[in-house]
Amino acid sequence: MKVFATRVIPEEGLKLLQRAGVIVTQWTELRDLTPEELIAHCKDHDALLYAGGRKIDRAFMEHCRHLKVISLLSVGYDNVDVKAATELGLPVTNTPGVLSSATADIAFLLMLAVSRKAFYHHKRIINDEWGFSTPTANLGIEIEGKTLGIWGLGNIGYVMAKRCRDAFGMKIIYCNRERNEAAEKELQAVQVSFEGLLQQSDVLSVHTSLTAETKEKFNKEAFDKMKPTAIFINAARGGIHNETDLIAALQQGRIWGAGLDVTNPEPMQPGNPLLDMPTVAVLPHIGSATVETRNAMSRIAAQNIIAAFEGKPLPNPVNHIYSL
Ligand SMILES: NC(=O)C1=CN([C@@H]2O[C@H](COP(=O)(O)OP(=O)(O)OC[C@H]3O[C@@H](n4cnc5c(N)ncnc54)[C@H](OP(=O)(O)O)[C@@H]3O)[C@@H](O)[C@H]2O)C=CC1
Ligand SMILES: O=CC(=O)O
Repeated sequence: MKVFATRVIPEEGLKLLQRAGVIVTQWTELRDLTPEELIAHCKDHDALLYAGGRKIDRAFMEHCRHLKVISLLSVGYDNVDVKAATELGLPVTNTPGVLSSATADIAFLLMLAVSRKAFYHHKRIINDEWGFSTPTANLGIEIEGKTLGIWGLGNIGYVMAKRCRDAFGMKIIYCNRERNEAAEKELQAVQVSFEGLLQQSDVLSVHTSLTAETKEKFNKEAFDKMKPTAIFINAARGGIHNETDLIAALQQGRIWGAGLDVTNPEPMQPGNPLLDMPTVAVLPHIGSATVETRNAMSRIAAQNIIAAFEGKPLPNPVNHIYSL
């Protein structure tokens, strides 16, 4: 059996596949495959290990219906048309759970960095702008005891909430479509409406998946309802916020700060006004980028492929979202 990988894969997953007798071809060029190139490579392989690149759409799948699985090296599956895959009988899998801590760490890091303007001060020193210190200069705001609002209290949102409660005694409110009873019991989290989340959060951290329902949900209307002292964190998907509206809200002081691991669009271009704002911190989508987590993700992606080749139940299918 042969797998085509759209990126170079972390070693542990690669070894797992090779030990199972799977031949792995890795795309080593530092650019995305064109749709034509991807189809051409997949024609000659039995599974696709998708670790980044252009959207996997219906047109691709119609050419590659022979694939036994499209195994994603990510938990998010917004880059695949899962509806089309399901209709065409193509299994799609992801890597949930193992990246929750690493990604929550990035959301936590961004929250602190924004609250104390850390990235901005770092840049001042690089630019020889240490300046003259006074008791009223360089002030941030404190996190201790404040209210953390989580939009999407699932695997990652839970870890973020736990970190914030343990470290800073933050009060946790959340907005999900369903109740998260474990979080209510363990973290005394309180479910609120989306409006309530906007109005009550001192820090509002986004951890939903990107869907038609969540797309650009953080727009002018939403930012207008937030506190002028609020910090907005997005370590989920850039498409969940409208970046023009975010820039305007920050410029006009309608919210206080923003920490982004994901931008809309990606990559963020140099010269983006957000990069010059003292209360903004931006990272290049590195939520799960640790040695430990990427190896764990690669092992899960490999296990999904091996199960598909052996005709066993897939450990982490995502197609079922369309039959719910
Ligand atoms: N920055 C990075 O590098 C990374 C980003 N991510 C992103 O984080 C996302 C979340 O991952 P993970 O925590 O593992 O996923 P989970 O599925 O565990 O959590 C997602 C949560 O979002 C909630 N949700 C979904 N839709 C809505 C909605 N319309 N309104 C309110 N809540 C909603 C779900 O609850 P309910 O169904 O009850 O509404 C669920 O609790 C991924 O989809 C991915 O896009 C993931 C890893 C790394
Ligand atoms: O963005 C990363 C993911 O796993 O989803």
